[in-house]
Amino acid sequence: MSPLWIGTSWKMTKTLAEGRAWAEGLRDHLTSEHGGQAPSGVQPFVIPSFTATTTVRSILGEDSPVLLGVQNAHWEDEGAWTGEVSVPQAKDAGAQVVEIGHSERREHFGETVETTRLKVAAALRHGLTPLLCIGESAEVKEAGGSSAFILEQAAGALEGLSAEELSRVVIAYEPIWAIGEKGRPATVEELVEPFAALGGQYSGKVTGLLYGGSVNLDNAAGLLGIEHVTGLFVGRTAWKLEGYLELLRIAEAHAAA
Ligand SMILES: O=C[C@H](O)COP(=O)(O)O
Repeated sequence: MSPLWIGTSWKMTKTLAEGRAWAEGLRDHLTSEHGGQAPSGVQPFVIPSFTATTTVRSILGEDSPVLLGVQNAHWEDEGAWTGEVSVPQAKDAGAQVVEIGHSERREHFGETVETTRLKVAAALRHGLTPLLCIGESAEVKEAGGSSAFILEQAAGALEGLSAEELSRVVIAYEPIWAIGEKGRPATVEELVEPFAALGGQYSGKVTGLLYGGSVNLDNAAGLLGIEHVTGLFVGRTAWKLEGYLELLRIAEAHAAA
């Protein structure tokens, strides 16, 4: 069985000192509890803000079992794109994963299906794992269109990929209504149908199908039990290291069951 991907984006949080403490704590935990390896059956990943990328890489070390990501990257390799960071630059800073299309970027920064497609292609071109985020609004959900909406978002971003390229993609389904302080945790029942739709299309063809949105220590095990879910993408609960370590324990237990 493929490992369960358990990771966090720090979004726009943490000073360097706070990020350093989190990363050192994770490194030390893996060293003392797992001999420097990942917990059995688990693929940990962390996506700090850009400013902390090289710091986290240097704390974790080059051979860390924890994958390191960035929260966005431009589709061009270089050029006059003030304020942007390219995939080669992210790679140079030690990143292995590029988060693409988070709903916060779609809502506030003009991310579109077209830009997600370009960014997925750029990540793949440079050997990084695209972590494609998709998810519908409360309005779309209330109208009964969740599955069709997320399949369309995914298809648009993944259009034209070969089977080999698709196999290097991770998809995170994050319904907008479940994300962040204003979100409410999704129930397992609400997620069965969207994951059946995603699984029907992508199960076995991509590296992983993750769930994200108000994941906490009480609902994580149940979410991992949903058919086709192969990991969790977590915000607030994992920003405190103890929360993240507990999620790793929950995933390890789930993988062993
Ligand atoms: O990137 C993570 C997701 O947006 C989920 O955030 P959250 O766990 O704080 O709801």
